[in-house]
Amino acid sequence: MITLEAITKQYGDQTILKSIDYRFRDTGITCILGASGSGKSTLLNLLAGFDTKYDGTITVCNEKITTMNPVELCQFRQQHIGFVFQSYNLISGYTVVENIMLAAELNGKPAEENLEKVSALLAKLGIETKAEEKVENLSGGQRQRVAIARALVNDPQILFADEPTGALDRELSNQIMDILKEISMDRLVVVITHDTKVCAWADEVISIVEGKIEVVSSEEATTTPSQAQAHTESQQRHDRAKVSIWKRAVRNFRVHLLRYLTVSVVIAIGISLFVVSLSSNNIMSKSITDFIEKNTAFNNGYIAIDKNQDPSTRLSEDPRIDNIYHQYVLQDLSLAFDEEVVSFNEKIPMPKATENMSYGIMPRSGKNEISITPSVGKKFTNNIHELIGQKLTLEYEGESHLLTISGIYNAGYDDFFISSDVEQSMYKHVGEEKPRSVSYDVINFSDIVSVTEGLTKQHISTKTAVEQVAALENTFNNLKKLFMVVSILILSIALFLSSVLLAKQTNARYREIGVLAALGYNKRWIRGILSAENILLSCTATVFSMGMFFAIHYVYSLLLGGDLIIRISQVVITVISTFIIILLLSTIVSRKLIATEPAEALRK
Ligand SMILES: Nc1ncnc2c1ncn2[C@@H]1O[C@H](COP(=O)(O)OP(=O)(O)OP(=O)(O)O)[C@@H](O)[C@H]1O
Repeated sequence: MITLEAITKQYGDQTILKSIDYRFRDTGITCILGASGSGKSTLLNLLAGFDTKYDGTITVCNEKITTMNPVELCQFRQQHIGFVFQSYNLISGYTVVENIMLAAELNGKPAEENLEKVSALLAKLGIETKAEEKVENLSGGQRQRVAIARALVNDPQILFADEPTGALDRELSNQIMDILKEISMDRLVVVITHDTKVCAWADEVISIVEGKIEVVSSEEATTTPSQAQAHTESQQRHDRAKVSIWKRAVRNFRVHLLRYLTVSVVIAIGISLFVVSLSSNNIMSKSITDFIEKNTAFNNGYIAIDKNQDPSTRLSEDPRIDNIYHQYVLQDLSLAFDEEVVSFNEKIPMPKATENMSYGIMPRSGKNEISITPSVGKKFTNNIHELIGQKLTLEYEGESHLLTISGIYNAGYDDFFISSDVEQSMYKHVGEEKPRSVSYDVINFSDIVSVTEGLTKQHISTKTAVEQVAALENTFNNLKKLFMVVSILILSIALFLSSVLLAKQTNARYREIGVLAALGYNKRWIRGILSAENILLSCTATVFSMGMFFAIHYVYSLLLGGDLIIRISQVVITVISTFIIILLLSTIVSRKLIATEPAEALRK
């Protein structure tokens, strides 16, 4: 059944097994004894094909496992070998039947047939009432029986049992050995043990001493049942076996639901806050637009013309500036509202941008608007704020201009500003008079500061709202930076925490992966299951992130009354990036898990 030829196994300089030649019996129980560290588990790993780095040849069931590749070894294990471990190595969260079906699934038989087999095995082992129980709710003896049922479900010719009674009391230990004895009637059961009492059930006892196998006792071997035909059939079935990767991934996802949900929530908080920070940029831009609309004169500049210097030419060369015109002192004007008339002997042009508004806004070009001082307003009505939106008439040089009162600004004398196009039209009556000042507009709000600085450098003294604009821009920019830094920090912490949680979860699953490999799952199937789980996690985290984002959006509009301005492109980018981030993170974390050799995975 198992033949070892010149088997030598070394770990570095240490030789554990020294050129062993040995033929195991075909049926019955073989106990392997040996001092701790003598090489019992090392030998088992070689026999099971977990460890392929050794010298010599191992033949099991007439097949040379020494030359098999990892996929062939998995298939070989599924067809010929069953495992019973000291620590049971059942998959927590799965029921008894599910644990056994994990192994049965690979034999390619219909599920109903396998389920019948599982029921029969459970009945034989006396745990049929526990079929739907989660394995973590079972006693030690019951768990070991489940492990035996799982090992037997595919009718292996060889059963390896590593300390199968190590965790059990004497009575349970005896019961388990009775079961193994019965099983060994038509197959080989190799039991690794420290417990010499267990040897009472053995047909053969061997010991590893200084790297060699010594036979302690041996009964005559019975005849070997020929199972060659059965194996060929079983091999064909395994080739047809289709592991339901998604079914298994969904089940695993449910088993590890709490951990997966925790990772999803952590990442959802990080990502959604990051999106909010993106939207803070939009909110800032909207606030600037609102501000510009309310402070219509902030882009206006006023330069007084002294005797020799007229800055108009310099201004007209600057593409950031338009609406440049000379301003003149006007004589004999009047404003009429209802029955009231306020007369002005002269109207001197004044800087517009530096005035503070009490109500409304400064007049806009093309809108036929006027803003007046409170002292003018008081001459029309006591409730001056009611004047906003009402019409008055400006009389000059026999022309009447019907203007809408757009605002009231805070000057302590009689004065007014009118829409720049109306103002320019009035200057046609001025004649040869010298201009008093130049008015200009900066096209873009964001250029106000640089245009003003440029003029100041050229010693041109201009009156603009540059201080307010600079302060506003500074505040907005600092707030944007603050939002961005805080959000990146939150996102980094969320990514770090998710990685830690995922790594912790992954570390807890080494044994599970080792068990799957021992049952015959090859790396491709294991990778498929873990990748499907990663995709499920990514989808959950993405949905949670969106949910969290809309929750923040709702709370924001509830508390602050505004809207978190967010573009559809930003939402799409967030959805895709959340998915990719989690998929990458979980794939990186599970790569090591997949790459670990089964024997090493089982030791963890
Ligand atoms: N992966 C490994 N790398 C290096 N040395 C190893 C490795 N696995 C086992 N060894 C060493 O090989 C020797 C045999 O180990 P093994 O686990 O086979 O002993 P054992 O007889 O099963 O011991 P125990 O009864 O305590 O389980 C020990 O000295 C051990 O430290």
